[in-house]
Amino acid sequence: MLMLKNVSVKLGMELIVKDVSFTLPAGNIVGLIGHNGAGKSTIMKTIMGWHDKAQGKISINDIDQDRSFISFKKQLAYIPEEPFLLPELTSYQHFQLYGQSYQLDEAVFTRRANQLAELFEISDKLNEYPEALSKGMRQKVQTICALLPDVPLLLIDEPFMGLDVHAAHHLQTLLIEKANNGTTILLTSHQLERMEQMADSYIMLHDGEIAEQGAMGDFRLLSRRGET
Ligand SMILES: Nc1ncnc2c1ncn2[C@@H]1O[C@H](COP(=O)(O)OP(=O)(O)OP(=O)(O)O)[C@@H](O)[C@H]1O
Repeated sequence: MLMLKNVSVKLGMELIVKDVSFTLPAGNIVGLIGHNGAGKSTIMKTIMGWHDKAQGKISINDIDQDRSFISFKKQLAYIPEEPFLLPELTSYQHFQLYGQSYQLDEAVFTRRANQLAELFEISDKLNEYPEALSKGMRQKVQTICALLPDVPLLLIDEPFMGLDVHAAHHLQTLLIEKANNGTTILLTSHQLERMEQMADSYIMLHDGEIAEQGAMGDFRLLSRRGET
């Protein structure tokens, strides 16, 4: 469903992502693993179209990123590592913006927005602007935005960082539920234990190249033997 073919990305003068190819099947949770600076966020931002590709192809359900960018973008939602909110919109207005851009039915939108706000304990912050929210609260707003639509692909960069234990637990449960309903999830996390609990498979990056990939069960065996 998500396909990257020979993707390379240059930032400044440097080649950051080097000839990366992988395919993610529908309904799978895939962990993008690697040390700081390995290129995980760069790959996510390139799928989002925030960085240009130097070469290669990216498609979701056969919709090519270069050929029909708007249809391509409707196939995915992204939770970036750093919350990226608009200072002039309240929490609820952010939800509305997402609801509208993914053409969510009004009644479905209202029900989901309120349920998620309650679950993540920010119901009392719906009319606040980002500057009045803590970093964790801003992250919750961003997370809810991405969870609102039913998209085939979710890209999530360090989803648990900055979330309290309850929120992290709820998010993990929600993501597993989404995957069971057919959403493909590509996530990065340095919390390998959580990754091991959630992911079906992993892709390990090293200096912008795929060093290794396989089933999460194999990764567990390798890490127990101290080989990674
Ligand atoms: N806008 C940019 N311009 C130039 N270089 C960049 C830019 N963004 C990232 N880089 C470089 O690209 C490399 C990969 O960064 P990236 O953020 O993709 O790593 P990461 O695997 O997500 O790391 P982390 O685990 O620390 O989040 C790093 O060497 C970084 O310095």
